[in-house]
Amino acid sequence: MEKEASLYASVGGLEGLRRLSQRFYELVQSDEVLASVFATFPPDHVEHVAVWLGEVFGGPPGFTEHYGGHQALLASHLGLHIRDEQRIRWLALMSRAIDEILPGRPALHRVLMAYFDWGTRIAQQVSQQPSGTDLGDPGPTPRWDREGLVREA
Ligand code: HEM
Repeated sequence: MEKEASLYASVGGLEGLRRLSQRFYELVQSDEVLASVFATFPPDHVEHVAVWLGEVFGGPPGFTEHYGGHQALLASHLGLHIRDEQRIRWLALMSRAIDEILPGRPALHRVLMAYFDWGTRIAQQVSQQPSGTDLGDPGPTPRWDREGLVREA
């Protein structure tokens, strides 16, 4: 039953997240507000986003094990100086990608967007600092479930 499955299982695991990430970046690349922000992103970005989301939503800790973990995720947003308009467009395109890839699942859509709303605020905040800023230890990769941010015991 969807109600009891983990978020990771509900989105179709890594394969589902790859489809979501892929569709999101297709939308980004033809968007007049965001295309220039992502003009030089590396080809493995789509995979990295899928792996990050998998870890956040309760799947295997692939981003921590292979891609530098929470600190690397934050650091990749340094110096981007994300504006409100860009964050809001990012959310709108992600919402559309979810509708297309995971259609007809309003409860799941709400939970995912709650995470993206939270996460994009952090990305925007971090992005105001120059690239190369020492972020210290931001702690482990956050986990998100149907109740929101999972607090460490
Ligand atoms: C929950 C929100 C977000 C998540 C989960 C996320 C995820 C990621 C990940 C995983 C990377 C690293 C990719 C890699 O290692 O190759 C990344 C980089 C990046 N993100 Fe985000 N991001 C978020 C919000 C945003 C927002 C709001 C913007 C701008 C409007 C943005 C713009 C970028 C850019 C430009 C990069 C750098 C690409 C590069 O490496 O050249 N992100 N993001």
